Amino acid sequence: MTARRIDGKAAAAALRERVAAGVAAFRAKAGRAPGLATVLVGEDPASAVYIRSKNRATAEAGMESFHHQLPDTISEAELLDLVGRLNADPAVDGILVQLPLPGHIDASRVIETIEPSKDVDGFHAMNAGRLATGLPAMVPCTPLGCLQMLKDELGSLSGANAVVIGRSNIVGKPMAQLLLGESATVTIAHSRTRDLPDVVRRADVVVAAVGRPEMVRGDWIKPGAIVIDVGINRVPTDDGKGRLVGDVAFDEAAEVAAAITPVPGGVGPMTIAMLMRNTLVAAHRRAGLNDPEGL
Ligand SMILES: NC(=O)C1=CN([C@@H]2O[C@H](COP(=O)(O)OP(=O)(O)OC[C@H]3O[C@@H](n4cnc5c(N)ncnc54)[C@H](OP(=O)(O)O)[C@@H]3O)[C@@H](O)[C@H]2O)C=CC1
Ligand SMILES: Nc1nc(=O)c2c([nH]1)NC[C@@H]1CN(c3ccc(C(=O)N[C@@H](CCC(=O)O)C(=O)O)cc3)C=[N+]21
Repeated sequence: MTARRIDGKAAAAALRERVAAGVAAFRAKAGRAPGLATVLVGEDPASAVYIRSKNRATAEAGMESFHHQLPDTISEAELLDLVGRLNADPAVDGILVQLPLPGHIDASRVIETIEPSKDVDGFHAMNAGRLATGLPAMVPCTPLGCLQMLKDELGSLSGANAVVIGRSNIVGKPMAQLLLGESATVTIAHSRTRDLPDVVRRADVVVAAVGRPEMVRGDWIKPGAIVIDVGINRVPTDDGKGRLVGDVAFDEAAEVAAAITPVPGGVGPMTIAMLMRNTLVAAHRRAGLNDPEGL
């Protein structure tokens, strides 16, 4: 391996410390703690793990967490009603409804019901539009974490050729917007892209957000590129426990790239740290305070 291994866990721990300091300052000014409400519908074990680590991180940062666990038989109307109550609750600065939702619930209706100022996931159309037009927005946590790691590696992204693989509303599209905002030359690839390996070979920066285990091979990577692997894929192992792999064949890519994020220990921990950051930012904006600095 010649590439630097980008330590997402360490970057996340450092960010969470800065957030905790910001929380202490907010409490002194506002006389209350920032609050994050999480909503989990059903009992998907992977979702339950993420929600638990989010709630642990919230407490460690000195924020309040309010968790709502709902059965997967809940109706859409009941879920919308809960979101409405969280919107109205002054102790709640951030609302996160864990995705995916069961098939009988229209996720986009739920997302559009969240008060945009409390939308710490940055999924509401108001926030997506504000990001796209360069207005202050709540920005999705995963792309924000990826951007932070890229800036830590490269300093400036101006003029860099960036290829984002994946065009979802929660990762690919906002990632592309953030890169464009940093003046990168951005290509968004997806399942209909022709000659994907060739497209990726031109990239100084690759962000893979596909959901296909180890799809991106080492010989797709331009020597010296920076590779950010968003994919979280559980693959079977002989002992039956399974293991997590990304969307990039790590060992191959690490022979060619200048730097690469591992899975686990890369983008995932940064996503959670950025959720803490977004909750603190939402609390400031809702309290009429200037955004916290140095985050
Ligand atoms: N680390 C973290 O914090 C997070 C990790 N993830 C992980 O990131 C990955 C992507 O998540 P998400 O964006 O929600 O996934 P989606 O399934 O919503 O989107 C996947 C995207 O990949 C594209 N795609 C699928 N197959 C191919 C292919 N063969 N070649 C090129 N593009 C392809 C799809 O194209 P098309 O639009 O044409 O169908 C789509 O745009 C998943 O592994 C997920 O688990 C997600 C969120 C947070
Ligand atoms: N409303 C909503 N917002 C989200 O941000 C959201 C969501 N729904 N649904 C699911 C995806 C996925 N996601 C992850 C967060 C952390 C890790 C993470 O910390 N992963 C660890 C490993 C964890 C493990 O071992 O399973 C790591 O990569 O090191 C992974 C994935 C947030 N998501």
